[in-house]
This record gives sequence, C-alpha cells and structure tokens, in this order.
Amino acid sequence: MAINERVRKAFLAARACGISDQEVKPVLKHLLKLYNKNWDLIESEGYRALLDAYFELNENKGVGGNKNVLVENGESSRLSKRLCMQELEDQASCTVGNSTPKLSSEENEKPMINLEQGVRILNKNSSGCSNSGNKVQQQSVTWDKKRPIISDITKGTENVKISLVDETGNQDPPKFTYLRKNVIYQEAYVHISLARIADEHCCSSCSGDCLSFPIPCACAQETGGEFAYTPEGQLREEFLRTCQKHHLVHCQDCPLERCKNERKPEKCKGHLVRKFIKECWDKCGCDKQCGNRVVQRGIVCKLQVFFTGEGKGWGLKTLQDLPKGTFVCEYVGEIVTNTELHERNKKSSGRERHTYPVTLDADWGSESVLKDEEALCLDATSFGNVARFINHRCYDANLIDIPVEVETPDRHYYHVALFTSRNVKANEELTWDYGIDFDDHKHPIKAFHCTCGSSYCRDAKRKGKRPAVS
Ligand SMILES: C[S@@+](CC[C@H](N)C(=O)[O-])C[C@H]1O[C@@H](n2cnc3c(N)ncnc32)[C@H](O)[C@@H]1O
Repeated sequence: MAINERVRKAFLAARACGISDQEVKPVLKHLLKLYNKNWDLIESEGYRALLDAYFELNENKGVGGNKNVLVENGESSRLSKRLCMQELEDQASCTVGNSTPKLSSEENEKPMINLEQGVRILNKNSSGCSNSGNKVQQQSVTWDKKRPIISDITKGTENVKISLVDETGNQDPPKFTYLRKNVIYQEAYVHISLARIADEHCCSSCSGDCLSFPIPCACAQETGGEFAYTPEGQLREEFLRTCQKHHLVHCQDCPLERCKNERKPEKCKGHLVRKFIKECWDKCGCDKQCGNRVVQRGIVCKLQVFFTGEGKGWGLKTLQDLPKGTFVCEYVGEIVTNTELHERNKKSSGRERHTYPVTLDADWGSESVLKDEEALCLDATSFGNVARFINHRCYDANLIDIPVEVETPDRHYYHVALFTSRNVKANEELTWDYGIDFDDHKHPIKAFHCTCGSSYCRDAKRKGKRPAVS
C-alpha cells in the first residue's frame, strides 16, 4: 500500500473515534519514528497502537503533562511495553509450570471507545503484536498454589480486581483479551443515537435519583410501571419472579434455522420470551448515581476465576455472600452477526472453542423478518469479560440472565446482565443455564458434554437416560 494511502486510512480510523486529522498527525509521526516506519505495528488491531498513544497523550495532558510528553524516552518505552503486553501474555500462557512467568500487570488497558462514547470496530485482519525488537524482559518465578496466576484479569478496567487462581498448578492461563464493554466485530448493525430515543422513551425531566420519587419515571414503563431495582440496588422479588417464568415464542423466519439450512430452513424451535429492564441513560435528566442505573455502572462484587477440576475447565466464583437479585456482571464479548458466528464455528475445531456464545434473541419473536445484520450474538471467545468463565448448569443455576436496554430502544442489540437468582454463599461457583437443547444435534453451535452435576441435568446422553426436566 502506498504511504499516502496508509496515512489516509490511519486518519480515517482516528476520525471514526472523533479525533481530527490535525490531532492525530503528530502522534502518527511520532509512532512512525518510534517503530522505524513499521506500519504493520501501527495498523494492527484496528490502529490500536495509534489510538492508545493518542489517548495516553491526552491523559497525560489532563494530569499536567506537556505536549512534548511523547518524545520523552520514558513514554516511548511505555508505549512499546504496552504494545507487547499481548505477546507477553502469550508467552506466559505457554509456560505455566514450575517456572511460570506471573502476569501481574498493572497496565491500565481501558477500551478506548465503548458503546457509551461510540463504537470501535475490531479489524478483520487484526494480527496482534509482533514487535520483537521491543520485548519486555520475562521474569522467572516459583510456582505457589495460593498465589494467583493473574492478579487482575481485567487489567484495571473494572471497578474491582478479579484474580485467576489454579490450585492444580498445571493449567495454562486462558488466552483472551479483556473487554469491559461489548464491541462490534464487523457487520453487526448497532445504531446508537440520541435522536432514536423519543422523549417518552426516557426521563429527560427527572433529576437526582429516580428511585427516590413516589411516581416511577418513564424508563420504568418497560418494567410494568415499577422499577426493576430496590433502593439497595437488587432486583425486586416480584420482577425476578416474572423473569423466571419461561415460555417460548416462535419467529416466522428464524435466523438460526436460516444458518443451519439457508435454502430450506426448518420451522423456528422457539426463543424464550424475556422481560427487559430499561435503565436510565444519557438522555435522561437523572444523576449517574440514579438507582435505575445498575448494570451500566459495572461489576462491584468480589469475584475470582478458578480451575474447577470437574471437566468444565475454568469457572467463576464469588468471594463474598451475595443476596438474591444482586447484579454480578454483564456478559461482554464481540457483537457478531449470527452469520459471522456460524462462519467462525465452521472454521474452528471443537477444542478451540472455549466459550459458549450468547444469542441476542430476546425480541426475535416480535419481528416478522430479521435481516442478517440485525440477528446478533455475543462471542466472548477471543475478546470478552469475566462472564466468559461462567459455566453452565441445567435447571438449578444460581444466576439468571436478563436483557437490559441502555443506550438504544432497538432491541436487536441489548446488554445481557447476570443476577443472582437466590442467596449465594462466598466461595460458591457461579453458574447460569445457557439454555442449551442437548437434543438439537443440528444446532450450529455444538453442545458440550454437560458435567454440571445437577440432578436435573438435561444432557441425556451424558446421563444415559431421558432428562427429568426439559
Ligand atoms: C462460557 S465458557 C465457560 C468457561 C470455560 N469453562 C473455560 O474454561 O473457559 C463455556 C464452555 O465451558 C465448558 N462448560 C461450561 N459449562 C459446562 C458444563 N456444565 N459441563 C461441561 N463443560 C462445561 C464448555 O466447554 C463450554 O463451551
């Protein structure tokens, strides 16, 4: 590619994040010098290095730095170090054993653009870092069962640190990139604009905390004119009870069936009818601390990733008692179309797929025909948050997934929030029912052999008999 074309594309990537050509030009110039005109390093992962450098520069200005901060040696090495974090992680995950390089990075790798600010699109050809000239020195440390392999898998992006421990002492740390917010991979249609939120769809005349007023605000209309949350921030009993009632709705032209057989799709097998929570958002007049903004504030519970040793791989547990109805975390991943997901599945072998994608089908039943770019899923295999470690349990799981509308009334896209469905004790594994039909052998996502241990396990093949509950 000609240099001018590369510059133009870099400017385009920056503009997509609201950065002008003038602002990004000196940063680009600096990086080209720093990386010896190695454009691959600048272009990889959707111009991550360039955007990171730009935002770091701004952060530094914000704390009293000066415009020349980028040309100082310390800053240069910090950028190189940051670029190499993925590489370091890769090395770490290959060498767990008696001399494991511990990853206890305090790097603050905030996603640069999230759905609150706009959408960053992951580059289709993202190839990761290959800046071998700038490797960070690897440390050799002795294995200690009690010490976490990773002290904070979120790399400082969440409100709380989440460690990863392996008491068996022989597991490779999982390879993935932590995302705090969902990010579009490529084709998915997620249209977020203030104009799409009608006045009756938000509470622009509210102020302070909506929960403190005797009459529920416009946002509560979605939950039957009552807020979903108590003033303590938990789900109301009655609302939770409604969410636990399951019945199916069938769509006319099911995107899942289209994926299985495009020419002759079978009839829709049904999607669970879901109750939505609608949280107040940026167009509302209330405060950020309003009680009707729980999921968008992020994780506040003490959680830990651990190795289950029960044939399920890694799992997530709580380190504190959690009352019924507590928000634990959102399921975060790449927003992909159903078709993209199907393509990914065709390409990957069974062993490579560690996570189970979530289909955003809560509203499919109300649509006559869904376009491909509107039938969306969340794939947390390569990019995701802590929820990618939560294992499945048939029937009696302690978490429930609830669709949450935040920044768009368009229900092709929504947040998937996980709340406790009963009181959970500290150190209990957190599980949710993925809603797998273990008998649907044509499903594009191949089901695993379930070892959930529930006496109502639906994986009949595993148990060698018909399921007690379906
Ligand atoms: C969302 S991930 C959960 C984290 C996963 N255990 C790991 O090690 O990364 C889903 C994957 O975990 C495994 N898994 C989850 N629940 C399971 C269960 N009840 N029985 C067996 N494997 C399970 C399956 O391989 C599944 O595809």
